[in-house]
Amino acid sequence: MLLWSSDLQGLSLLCLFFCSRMGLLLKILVPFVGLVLAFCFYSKEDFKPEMLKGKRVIVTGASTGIGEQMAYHLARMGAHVLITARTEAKLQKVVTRCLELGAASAHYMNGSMEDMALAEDVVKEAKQLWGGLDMLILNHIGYTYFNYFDGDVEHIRKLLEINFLSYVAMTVSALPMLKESGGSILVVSSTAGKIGIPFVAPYSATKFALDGFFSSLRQELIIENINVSITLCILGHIATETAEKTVSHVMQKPGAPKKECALEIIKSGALRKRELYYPYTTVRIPLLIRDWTPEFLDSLIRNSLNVEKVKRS
Ligand SMILES: NC(=O)C1=CN([C@@H]2O[C@H](COP(=O)(O)OP(=O)(O)OC[C@H]3O[C@@H](n4cnc5c(N)ncnc54)[C@H](OP(=O)(O)O)[C@@H]3O)[C@@H](O)[C@H]2O)C=CC1
Ligand SMILES: CC(C)CCC[C@@H](C)[C@H]1CC[C@H]2[C@@H]3C(=O)C=C4C[C@@H](O)CC[C@]4(C)[C@H]3CC[C@]12C
Repeated sequence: MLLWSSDLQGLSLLCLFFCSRMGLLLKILVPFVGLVLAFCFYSKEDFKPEMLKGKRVIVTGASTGIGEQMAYHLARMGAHVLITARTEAKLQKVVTRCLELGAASAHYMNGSMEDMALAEDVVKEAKQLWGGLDMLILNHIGYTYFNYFDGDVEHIRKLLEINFLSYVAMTVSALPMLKESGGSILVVSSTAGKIGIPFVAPYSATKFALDGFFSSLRQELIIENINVSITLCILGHIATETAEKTVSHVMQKPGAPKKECALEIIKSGALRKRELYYPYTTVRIPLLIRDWTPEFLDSLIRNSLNVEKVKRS
């Protein structure tokens, strides 16, 4: 509450200051805003599906959900795809469909991302298949419950390995090829990787870790003039099979479509954006509120979930 009132005080002082200088404000700010808007409008590069034609792309966690949809979009755009997950039968089906949809080539590698050797082997396979790599899409996650934290530290360790360490291991192995091609890394994260959401403490920890690591690495790549982009994708609730099974009973609205979500992720990577927010308003607005009045956002989130439907163990 204290923080909240000091934020409001600051905001009112700022308003008073600007009002007292309204004349000056109109003369300077209006042309400035005009210039910024014109710059944003004209400098915005449009996405074209041809951007992905012939590109060599790894998609992890692509046997189902958003990853599977990304593989299909890439296939339609004529990319080479190498997909991963644990379930071989599902991967085989996705590869067959990718070839039908027009992929330049489609391959899979199955195994669990608990094993860092697999993470590295997937990248080696791309080198062997294509001699290089243009895009690395890090999307897989291990099993996530939606409930009060049960005190299981081992679960957090395992989830950190799957959701975080394997992402780092793949990035380390892929960087030499990505530097050569001027490629991109796409990291799929979540609102729960930016804001404290109840009932997903272990998962949330792994997604916050991704933000810390990849936002720091992005800065280093820019300082060193290395032409590899990193896009952090902040997603809200998406209607995948797993998400519907896990949270449909506590959510007041249905999730956003996975096919559209998958396309937005690919576009943001191709356009080398810093971050993607999807669906835009349901993710971006809470992030803006978080920075001004975090307590208010916390209470909004608690009220937006049917918490009485979450069973205490
Ligand atoms: N759905 C949602 O509401 C939201 C999702 N996201 C993010 O989007 C991404 C995709 O989510 P979504 O499509 O819902 O996930 P799904 O549960 O549909 O898919 C997860 C994928 O990861 C694979 N996987 C699971 N465990 C492992 C493992 N140990 N090693 C390797 N692969 C594994 C699964 O295949 P298999 O079981 O065969 O291994 C599957 O292909 C995730 O990063 C998630 O955090 C973010 C916000 C919201
Ligand atoms: C401003 C607020 C109203 C926003 C609240 C949105 C919350 C409830 C949304 C935002 C991100 C969502 C989770 C997510 O990222 C990924 C998964 C993995 C999946 O396997 C099971 C579902 C789960 C846990 C989602 C559950 C619902 C979450 C917490």
